Amino acid sequence: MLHVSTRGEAPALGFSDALLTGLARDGGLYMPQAWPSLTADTIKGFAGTSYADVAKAVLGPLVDGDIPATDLHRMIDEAYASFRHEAVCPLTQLGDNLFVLELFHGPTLAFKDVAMQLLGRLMDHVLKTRGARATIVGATSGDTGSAAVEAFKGLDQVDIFILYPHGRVSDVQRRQMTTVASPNVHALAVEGTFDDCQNMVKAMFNHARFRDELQLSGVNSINWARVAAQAVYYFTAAVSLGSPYRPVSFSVPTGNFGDILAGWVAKRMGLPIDRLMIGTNANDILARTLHAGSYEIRGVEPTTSPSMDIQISSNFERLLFEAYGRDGEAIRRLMASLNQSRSFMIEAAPLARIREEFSAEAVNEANVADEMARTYRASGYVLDPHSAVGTRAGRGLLKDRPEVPVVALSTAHPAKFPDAVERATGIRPALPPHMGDLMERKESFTVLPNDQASVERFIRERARAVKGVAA
Ligand SMILES: Cc1ncc(COP(=O)(O)O)c(C=O)c1O
Ligand SMILES: N[C@@H](CCOP(=O)(O)O)C(=O)O
Repeated sequence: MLHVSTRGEAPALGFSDALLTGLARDGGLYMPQAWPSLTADTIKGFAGTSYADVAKAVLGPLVDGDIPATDLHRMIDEAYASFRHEAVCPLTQLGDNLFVLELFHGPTLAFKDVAMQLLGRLMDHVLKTRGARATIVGATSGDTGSAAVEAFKGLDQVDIFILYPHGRVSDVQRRQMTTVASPNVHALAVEGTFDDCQNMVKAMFNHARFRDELQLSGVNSINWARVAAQAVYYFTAAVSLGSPYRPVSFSVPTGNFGDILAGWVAKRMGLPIDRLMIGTNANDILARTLHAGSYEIRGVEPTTSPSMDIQISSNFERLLFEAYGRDGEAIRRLMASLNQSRSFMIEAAPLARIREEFSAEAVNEANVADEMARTYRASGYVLDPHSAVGTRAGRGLLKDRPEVPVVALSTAHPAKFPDAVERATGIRPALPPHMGDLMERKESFTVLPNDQASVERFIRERARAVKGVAA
């Protein structure tokens, strides 16, 4: 299976090459050339099967033999053995037809672990097989960075540089990135927003000389393998609720659009999903876009769900590519308009296609707090603020179609955001025992200005992949 770029001008690549490449050379994002389809019988057979076995069945046709099945299966088994819950991503009922899919039982307590635990193993495997090295650069609003540091720490083939917005992530998130004493891990606190960090990472990929010198690779959801691995839990959740014979909707707290896109991929592969609800916090660019058809960047507002404080929602480009009938030239036009005027208009036909499958709702800060408080009062269940965006938006879906079960994705453990949770519920959630001493561990990070050249200079000086290459 080849993978094509959303901007239509980069070479098509197999799975392993797309995995190492990250951002396509034309600035676009890789997608499989065609969607493999799982039959209703295959999906039905997932009932009662382990998470790892469902992952093998879903990812097998996407990897399509590019990594030998025995290696892929071993890595999947190892990745999901690192989770603290036997079901890996368990489902809990919160109310009539409202369910919570807990995605935070991995090592860093956020949904990013589900893909990252596998991605780390896949990249290490492909690099070792090729005798190659990589310099990973990533942007984070808190969770991708922690999960990536955990998955890549100590690997010989890789140096990892994580850019996060200085002062805009929670203490737990920051400490998960800054207290890992491993020589290949570098936490960079950039004086800017998450969008600045993400723009810088993309600019590094678009800087051909830097990219080639350092053998850059990416672990953000620009990396197709991240999205592919996240599609698996849509299958496990829907099957527990009666799929493929019963449609299920999903409500997803959304920022960079990777997680909800994974649901859309599951649907393309044959899972009968009814609606996909985009839940945003007060940074509501996607909700505005779905309602008005115009994608307009405004300033980022800090909220209690900082991991979703995003305006430039990277993976939306993948959905636009499909909605525009895989027309790379149309996507280049939209992205050029975004660069020039910080906005673009979606034409009527592609917008209608998007609205056929997606709904969107913005949840303001008062309602996030109310959702955490009301859920705790009604059921004793403690949500983190990101997950509260998901359940609140999910309740909106149920009002329209109460007969269709709604699964709200719970993307982080409440202990990652203890202050907001305590303010809303009076409960201060404790970190699990393996992280009990996190607040006492010694931190190490570098503060850098919001400036491309300074960040590139820092990375070039520290990366081992560049050693021996003429500057
Ligand atoms: C806890 C949490 N919830 C939700 C999101 C939003 O997910 P996505 O960026 O895939 O839309 C993020 C960040 O990615 C996150 O860290
Ligand atoms: N919320 C994310 C932002 C980056 O998203 P990604 O899925 O593209 O890696 C984070 O926690 O860093």
